[in-house]
Amino acid sequence: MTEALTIRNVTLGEGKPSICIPLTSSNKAALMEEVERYQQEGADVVEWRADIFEEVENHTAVEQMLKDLTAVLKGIPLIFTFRSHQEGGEKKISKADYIALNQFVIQTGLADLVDVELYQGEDAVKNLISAAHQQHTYVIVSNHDFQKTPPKSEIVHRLKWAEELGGDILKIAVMPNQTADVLELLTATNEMKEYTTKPMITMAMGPLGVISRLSGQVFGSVLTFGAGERTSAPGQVPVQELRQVLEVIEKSMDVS
Ligand SMILES: O=C1C[C@@](O)(C(=O)O)C[C@@H](O)[C@@H]1O
Repeated sequence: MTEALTIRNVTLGEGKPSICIPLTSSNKAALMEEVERYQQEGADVVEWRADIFEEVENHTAVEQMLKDLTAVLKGIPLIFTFRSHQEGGEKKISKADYIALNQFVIQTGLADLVDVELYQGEDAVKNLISAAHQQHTYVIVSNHDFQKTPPKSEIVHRLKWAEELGGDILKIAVMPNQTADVLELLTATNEMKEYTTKPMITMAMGPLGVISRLSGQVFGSVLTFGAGERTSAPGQVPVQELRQVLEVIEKSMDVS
């Protein structure tokens, strides 16, 4: 059974999934316009996809951007994500630079959550988690497969591994090539609820996977990414429509 996790004014794992809107602009002016809009639209959580930011290699620019974003967000939790190129991100950086960037962001204390990729290696993940916890920052330990859907046992294995390393939230995104792959992801999520109390975020991407972005309340995914100005991964549903569907499901589940 998932234990609910409260971060600022948002509780993950209670009722319908929370909606996270990704910031996908590459420069400061466009990012500021985006964040204003998502704050007004009532995003539950906002993710900054910093791998898309043109100045991401300049730590001072990253810190200033974090300050500017959090000032507008007024308490909406912010996830800092540098998605590596091998897991679907925009920019190639070395593992050392990935670690240094995340360490730097954690030290600023400006992000409520950081996304750390499971496959950066056990030492990197553990060290980043320990630094984050000293700053009271939560860590999403994540994995993405943009080509295929691993078997259910492998999905469960990766989620359990993310928990063993100390992740506060366990996340996996897979690419389905047939409808059975979506069922594989949903079954893995459903089964994991028996093993872990940690909140999970799981999704099948692309058109086939859309249902998995809507059905978190049924199977156990606590947060879903909705498209703002652009999608940050295939299959994301525009936020207004996403919200309506989640509300319909929540209401129907309450009645029964
Ligand atoms: O990990 C994820 C999930 C995601 O890939 C999705 O499929 O919605 C979108 C990314 O921005 C985010 O970092």
